[in-house]
Amino acid sequence: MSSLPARIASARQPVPLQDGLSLFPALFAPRSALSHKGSHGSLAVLGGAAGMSGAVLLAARAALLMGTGKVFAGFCQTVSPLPCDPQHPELMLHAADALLEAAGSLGISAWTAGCGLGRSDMAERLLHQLLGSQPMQPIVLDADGLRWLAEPAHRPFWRSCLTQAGAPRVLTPHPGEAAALLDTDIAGIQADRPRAVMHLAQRYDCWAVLKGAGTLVCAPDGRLWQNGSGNPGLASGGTGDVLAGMIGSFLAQGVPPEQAIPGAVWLHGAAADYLVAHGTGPKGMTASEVILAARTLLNHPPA
Ligand SMILES: NC(=O)C1=CN([C@@H]2O[C@H](COP(=O)(O)OP(=O)(O)OC[C@H]3O[C@@H](n4cnc5c(N)ncnc54)[C@H](O)[C@@H]3O)[C@@H](O)[C@H]2O)[C@@H](O)CC1
Ligand SMILES: Nc1ncnc2c1ncn2[C@@H]1O[C@H](COP(=O)(O)OP(=O)(O)O)[C@@H](O)[C@H]1O
Repeated sequence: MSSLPARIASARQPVPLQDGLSLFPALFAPRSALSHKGSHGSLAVLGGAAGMSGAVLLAARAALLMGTGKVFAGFCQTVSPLPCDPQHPELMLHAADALLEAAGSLGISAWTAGCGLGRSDMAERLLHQLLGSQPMQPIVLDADGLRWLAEPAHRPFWRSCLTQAGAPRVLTPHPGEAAALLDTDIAGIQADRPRAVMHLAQRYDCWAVLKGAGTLVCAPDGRLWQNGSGNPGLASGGTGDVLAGMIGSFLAQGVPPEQAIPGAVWLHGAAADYLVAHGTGPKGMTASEVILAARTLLNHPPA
């Protein structure tokens, strides 16, 4: 990794994320009695190539259960693989092309993109279309979306889309994806995680969430948080898709980024801790169970 600029290198010690209820009041604020579905935002989730449709469903279900007013899912396939989600028919499922085409009329207030997106030409085109159109809504970029961003041939254009954006952009890499984005290897990332996450935030001028035990969050201005919740029960496929949906949900609902992003990270880990405390996992804990526990805590936060 190249050297860090002064404003990043001089960043303070990470703020520990322990007591989510006091740190993230915006997440736990009661709803107005007069609220309606239009009061709680609309999230569009883009990803889900054939064989990974579940990644989009997990992110979209997580967003729904975090309270998003409306949730759309766009699959990177020629038609939606399902007419509706049998577990959550509340979700609106589309082929990604159709969703992007209709986006202007759907009132979308945030995007989560990349979960199971895949590496096809269609995936590349969809991401190009989304980032290149410079939407004025926040975008959370996860999983294969990050792999595309890391491609040397694409990086300059997409990086310019991020750095010139007028709304929050959030990258949520695990160490493998962070290594690709920073031209290093996983060992290089893990050797100095605070430095790596700050570097990501600086290089891409965005919010960066470096996942893994003790997830780190860095704001574009260098503010740093370290998560104190979570456990190895989260080490199973799909939990990252859930986190991407949760962050997208809170941003779609208009929660400020400094509450929405570290707040979602804390709540995601706290949900896993809640499951273990109640006899579910760590072994065999599923991403779907994490969503349900997160909803319980969102409505009944630990005192
Ligand atoms: N139900 C579904 O449809 C699922 C789809 N998924 C999607 O599948 C796509 C590819 O995921 P893959 O798991 O194949 O590939 P990844 O790029 O997620 O992981 C590849 C490798 O990165 C390394 N790595 C990941 N996390 C690490 C950590 N915390 N510390 C150290 N090394 C780490 C590991 O060596 C891992 O095998 C993504 O788009 C993802 O969204 C997955 O989320 C799993 C569930
Ligand atoms: N040992 C662990 N302790 C705490 N959190 C973990 C642990 N292992 C994984 N996680 C969390 O689980 C999630 C895994 O995300 P990711 O690697 O993207 O998985 P996937 O792509 O399968 O969804 C991240 O939020 C990560 O921080």
